[in-house]
Amino acid sequence: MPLDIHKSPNFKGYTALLGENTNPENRGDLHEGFDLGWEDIDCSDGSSSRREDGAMSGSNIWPEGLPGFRQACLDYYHAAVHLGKLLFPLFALALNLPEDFFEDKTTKPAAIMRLLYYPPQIDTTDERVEGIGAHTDYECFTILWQDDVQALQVLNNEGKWVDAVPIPGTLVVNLGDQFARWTNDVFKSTVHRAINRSGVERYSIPLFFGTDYNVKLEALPGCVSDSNPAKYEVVTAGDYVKSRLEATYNYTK
Ligand SMILES: O=C(O)CCC(=O)C(=O)O
Ligand SMILES: [Fe+2]
Repeated sequence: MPLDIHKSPNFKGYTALLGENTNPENRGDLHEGFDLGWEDIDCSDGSSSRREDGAMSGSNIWPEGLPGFRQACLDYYHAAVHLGKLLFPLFALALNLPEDFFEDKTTKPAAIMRLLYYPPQIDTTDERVEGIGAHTDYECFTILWQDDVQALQVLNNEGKWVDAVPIPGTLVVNLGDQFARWTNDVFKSTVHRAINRSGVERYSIPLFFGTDYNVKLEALPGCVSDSNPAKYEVVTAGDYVKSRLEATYNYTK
């Protein structure tokens, strides 16, 4: 299939059932997905969507014969990116940094959005097949819209899975690995998974909001000390996201 995400150099397009494996201990994720990244709304041929993003350069790919699909996706994408930009100053203040600290590091939002479909998973015999296996997200934070079907769970500090119950009119925000690396784990990534045992189909739309891909994820000054030295090797945001995506999709190639 031409839209197959495995054929895309920058991980855009369609993922079939079991076409990705988020938790290496599992056997593939029981969801279908469609991934897209930044694209100006008013460029119908996709030409201005091409951005020089180093490791993740490249444009979106769109299915033919679905009028209104691209517009609807990009309308939501840009609204969610707008919300994400409003959240960065709050994270900066929480880290005792100037409110605009992240502004020059998020000039071309490196946000990936996914449209996800989870079929009902009732009588599964293999416990290593889940809607999406336990994982942390790769970017700074994730803004997740979910429909009213319960499936998402987060791992709490005691190691227990807790339902992230859908609340109408709300979004879930999870912290991801770019922030964990940048803050030397002062902000911890949320471990989560989704298993749809509801008996009906479930849809969700995460938007993973990362920094510009050329930004170096280097422990912030206030987050390292003699007793808490830097834990992570310095890497650019783009290289980091790409390496995680490669691991996820190579498994199912
Ligand atoms: O569908 C969900 O609720 C979670 C999706 C997710 O964790 C992901 O795509 O990284
Ligand atoms: Fe996730």
